[in-house]
Amino acid sequence: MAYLDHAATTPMLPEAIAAMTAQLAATGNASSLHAAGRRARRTVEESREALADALGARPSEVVLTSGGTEADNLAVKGLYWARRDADPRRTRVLASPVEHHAVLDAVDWLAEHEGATVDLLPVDAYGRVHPEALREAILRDPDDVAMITVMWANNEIGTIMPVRELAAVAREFDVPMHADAVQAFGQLEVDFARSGLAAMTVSAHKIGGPFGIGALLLGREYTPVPVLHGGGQERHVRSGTLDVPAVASFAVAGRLAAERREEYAHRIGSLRDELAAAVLSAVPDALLGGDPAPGGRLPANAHFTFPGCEGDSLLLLLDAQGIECSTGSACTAGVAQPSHVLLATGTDPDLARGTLRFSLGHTSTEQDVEDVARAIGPAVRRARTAGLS
Ligand SMILES: Cc1ncc(COP(=O)(O)O)c(C=O)c1O
Repeated sequence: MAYLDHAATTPMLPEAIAAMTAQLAATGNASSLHAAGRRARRTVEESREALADALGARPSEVVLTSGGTEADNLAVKGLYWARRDADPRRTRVLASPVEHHAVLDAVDWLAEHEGATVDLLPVDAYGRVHPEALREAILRDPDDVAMITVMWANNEIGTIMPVRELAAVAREFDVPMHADAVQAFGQLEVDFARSGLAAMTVSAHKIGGPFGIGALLLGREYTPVPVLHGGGQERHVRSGTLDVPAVASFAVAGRLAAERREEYAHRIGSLRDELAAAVLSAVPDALLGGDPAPGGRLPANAHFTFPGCEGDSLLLLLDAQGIECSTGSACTAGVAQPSHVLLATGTDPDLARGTLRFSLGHTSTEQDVEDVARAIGPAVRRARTAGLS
C-alpha cells in the first residue's frame, strides 16, 4: 500500500486522534454559561491560542469554520460584500486562474449573482502570479477593486506564489487580499502577521487533523459580511455551534505542523526528489510539472504528464497495485476534463489529460517510492496500449 494523495487528505496524526477522542465524551456547548459550557469554551480558547501561535497570528484573528471551502467562501464573498457595501463602485475581484474551486466558484458566483466583474490575473508557465501583473491589474482602476484572492501554494502542481510581495502591492492600494494557504500550511512558513494579508484560509485535514474544521485568519481592518447567520459566534462573522473535539484536534495538528515543519519539509522534499527521479527513469518521456527551482514548489508535490496516456486509466492501473494518487483533473459526467490549472499555464489540452499527482505526507516512506518505481513503467505502457486500441 502506498498512499500518495496527501494533498487530497492526510491520515490523522495519532496525537490529533487522541485529542479528539479525549473530547468526544465531554458535554457542553462553548456558548453556554454553566460549568460544562465554560469547560468547552476553555478548550476552544486554548485551541485558538495554539492555532494562532502556529500561524503567527493573534488568537482573536482565528475565525473557526467548517473547513477550507467555507473559509474561502467567507473571505471571497464576505469581503466583496463588505467593500461593495461601503462603496458601490467596488465590484471588481482579482483572482488567479489556478485557484482551488472553493475560491474560483465563489468568485464566479459573485459575477453571476452579485454583479461582480472578475479579472483573472495573468500567470507564468508555472501558474505563478507576479507582483507587477497584480499592480497592472489594480491600476486599470484602483477605485473599483473590491478584493484580491491568490492562493499561497497550488494544490495540483505545487507552485508557490510570492504572497508577501503580492500582499504588499495590495496594501499600497488599500485593497484586502486573501490567500488560500490550505496546501502551504505545514510545508512552508505561513506567518499571518508577516504575510501582510487581510485574510488567509487553512484546513485541518491537510495537516493530520480531522475533516470538517478549518479557519479563516482575519485581521482587524476588514470585517467580512457573514455567509452564515445565527448565534453570532466567532466575532459575529461565522455563526454556528463549534465542534469542540474537532477544534481541539485541529489545534494539536496545527501545533505539530508548525513545530515539525522544517524537518518535515526537508525529509519529504528528498523523498519527492527520489520519486521524481525514479518516475523519469522508468518513463523517460514523462514531464515533471511545477517549478523545478529551489523553493519554487511544495516539497510534497510531484506532478507528471505522461504523453499518450489518459490520467484516469493510469490512476486505476496504479490503484490495482495498491498505489493511491490523483489525476488532479476534474471528472464531469464520466468525461475527464483537462485541469483548469494546466490550461492556465498554457499546457496543450491533449497533454493535460495524461497527468498524475503524487503528494507525499507524514506517512510516506522509501518503500512508497520503491513501489511507484516498480509499477509506473508497466502501468504507463498498458495505459498507452489501451489508449491506442
Ligand atoms: C487549495 C485548497 N483550498 C481549499 C480546499 C478545500 O478545503 P476543505 O476540504 O477543508 O473544504 C482544498 C482541499 O482540497 C485545497 O486543496
